[in-house]
Amino acid sequence: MKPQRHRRHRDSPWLALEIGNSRLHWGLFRGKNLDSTWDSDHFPDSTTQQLAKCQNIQDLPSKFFPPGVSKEISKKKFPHTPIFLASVVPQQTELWQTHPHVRVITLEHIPLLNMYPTLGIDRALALCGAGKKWGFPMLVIDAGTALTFTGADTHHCLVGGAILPGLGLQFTTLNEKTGQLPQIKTPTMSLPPRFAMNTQDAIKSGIIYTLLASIKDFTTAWWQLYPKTLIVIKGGDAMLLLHLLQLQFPEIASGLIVEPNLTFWGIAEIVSLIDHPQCHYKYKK
Ligand SMILES: Nc1ncnc2c1ncn2[C@@H]1O[C@H](COP(=O)(O)OP(=O)(O)O)[C@@H](O)[C@H]1O
Ligand SMILES: CC(C)(COP(=O)(O)O)[C@@H](O)C(=O)NCCC(=O)O
Ligand SMILES: [K+]
Repeated sequence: MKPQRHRRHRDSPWLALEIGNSRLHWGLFRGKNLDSTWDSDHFPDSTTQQLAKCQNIQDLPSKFFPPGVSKEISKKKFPHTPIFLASVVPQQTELWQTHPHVRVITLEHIPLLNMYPTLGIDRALALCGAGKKWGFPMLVIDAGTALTFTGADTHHCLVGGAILPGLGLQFTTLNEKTGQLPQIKTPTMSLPPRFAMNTQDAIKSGIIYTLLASIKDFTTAWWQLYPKTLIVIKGGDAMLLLHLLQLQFPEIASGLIVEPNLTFWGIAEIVSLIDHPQCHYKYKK
């Protein structure tokens, strides 16, 4: 990322864009304040040239923005709005990089120690965002396309984590890789019967009870290392999983906080470090 030529005005608008494996997550900031957030579909490969030709945010297809934001943008309030991008989908990074106002955030910008080179930028940013808000040690659970656990200790040093297929992906994989298992729609807010007597419930039971058990297992292991610390959960399935966890393991659920905007807090932290590079010294290895 090139250093900024002009420091932005304290309250000037900018966009944070997190590209996940299922969808795009947008945050509209004014200065340090997160104004609004929304999700949209991935940009199709066929429209790369369109993206590269965009000189301003208003030139982006309006389908990327919810009506309120679209309206503001169409009033041309946001010329040259920078987009700070964090992506875990390389093809999408390549597309978005062609947009003249996109700045890509990489692990080099992240003020954490001991990171390994292939760590997902979304995991690093969510951990930074959570640590900035609640302090370290911190464990983040991201219930997205994949479900990840990512932890850091008191010294902002990555402890590590784990990656497994997320809730939606587990259902889809069973449907796609077997001859006769149906695709299950998003499960309801109630626990399925444990010992099921039909295929739909058997799939729900298998996936949900093992997912909840793995969350219990990893959080318990974390609390053995770092007793009484906060664990924060985010991602498209966070609310559902936390609700089911409350039913199944209330003592575990009570130690978890849901915060959908963790990655945006992380991006805001990086943007402020870029604006005030002198602050960065305290994070240097
Ligand atoms: N409107 C939605 N569109 C897509 N996925 C959704 C939606 N609401 C909830 N989900 C769940 O969120 C999961 C994806 O989480 P998300 O955090 O958006 O993923 P990613 O950051 O990997 O793109 C899906 O597997 C699905 O189960
Ligand atoms: C684990 C992930 C696929 C999660 O992505 P997501 O499900 O949120 O779209 C992503 O963080 C990633 O590609 N990580 C690289 C490998 C690693 O973190 O070790
Ligand atoms: K993610």
